[in-house]
Amino acid sequence: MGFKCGIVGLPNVGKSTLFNALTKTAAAQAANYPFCTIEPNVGDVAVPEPRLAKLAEIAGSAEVIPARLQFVDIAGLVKGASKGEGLGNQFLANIREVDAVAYVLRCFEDDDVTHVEGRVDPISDFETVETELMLADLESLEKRRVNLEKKAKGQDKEAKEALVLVDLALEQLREGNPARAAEVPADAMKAWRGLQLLTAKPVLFVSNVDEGSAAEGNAYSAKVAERAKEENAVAVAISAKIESELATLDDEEAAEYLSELGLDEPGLNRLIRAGYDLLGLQTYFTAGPKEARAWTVRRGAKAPEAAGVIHTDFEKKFIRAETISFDDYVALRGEAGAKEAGKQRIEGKEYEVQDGDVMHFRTGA
Ligand SMILES: Nc1ncnc2c1ncn2[C@@H]1O[C@H](COP(=O)(O)OP(=O)(O)OP(=O)(O)O)[C@@H](O)[C@H]1O
Ligand SMILES: [Mg+2]
Repeated sequence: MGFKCGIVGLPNVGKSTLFNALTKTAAAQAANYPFCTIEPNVGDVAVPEPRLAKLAEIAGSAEVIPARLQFVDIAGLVKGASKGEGLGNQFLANIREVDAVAYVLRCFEDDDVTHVEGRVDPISDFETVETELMLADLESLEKRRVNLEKKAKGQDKEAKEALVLVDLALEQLREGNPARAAEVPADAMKAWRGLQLLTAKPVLFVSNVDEGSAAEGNAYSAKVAERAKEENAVAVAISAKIESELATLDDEEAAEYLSELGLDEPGLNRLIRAGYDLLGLQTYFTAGPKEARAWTVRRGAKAPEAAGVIHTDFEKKFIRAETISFDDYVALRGEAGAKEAGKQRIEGKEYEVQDGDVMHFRTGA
């Protein structure tokens, strides 16, 4: 299952630096000039999950396997991108393929690092980037609308339904709002996602602050947080520069550096968790002597769908799930204790998986 979070922003704001820190590699070239990145970099990131170590300790697991999330480092875009400026439309296609967007906003001052607009203003940067995405959505919808309208005049029911959604999006875009501002009926969500609009994707704000502001943020990141709040989005303040240094240290050195900085954990952990939430994901566990493992499933998924994450066959062959909540598992020191206390539940096909469930699936032939 590939859940992808795209890293989007103006050129030279620290996207690749952040990506390298996230993936603990130097896979993406990060350098002090605009349009350093052209081809997107895709990287796999372990989702930090403190509960997993606890489970492994109780189950005596030989191996610990975290859930994973993909981040995509995308080329920077500038004003006019929707009309082909900079790298233009090429990168828009890269954004179309991700499930959620993390806007990286420059919140650090440094005369040595070029800003394409020659000043530091994260809110204006955000608006520049989002405006380009809105223009691209507008253009693609207006083109599609002509076709749909013709089809909808006949008896094409699907075209009629699509037209309603297209108009819903156009109404927002023409008012200068992103498509995600539209109120879409729950039963139309699938078709809505099918429109693949750039500004309909859930967003997250990443304030890239100077090294001295890694713990508390700064005046710029405070403005970003305010803006994020206006749209019920999450903002994470992080110093990509520090995170990239942390990523090269071993655990002990990193812990020391973190305490010097006044941080409890790398900022990346907050970012990864925010991305995970943004994508509407939750975690369930399997735990045994061989391994303790975190699995990712959509919030609201039923037990057979969760089983299908382990093995596609399991979804069809699902019989039942034996489930212990994480808290019970820990309090009763594992499966045997939970069973004895009557805390292991037998759940059927309609069971909605809860975050932190420790599960066994029984499947048929
Ligand atoms: N928090 C920070 N403080 C100071 N300098 C930073 C910070 N984050 C990134 N930089 C510097 O900014 C420059 C640009 O970084 P990077 O290459 O990651 O940008 P980018 O957004 O990927 O650019 P492009 O769109 O051109 O690919 C690098 O020199 C990097 O070291
Ligand atoms: Mg880059």
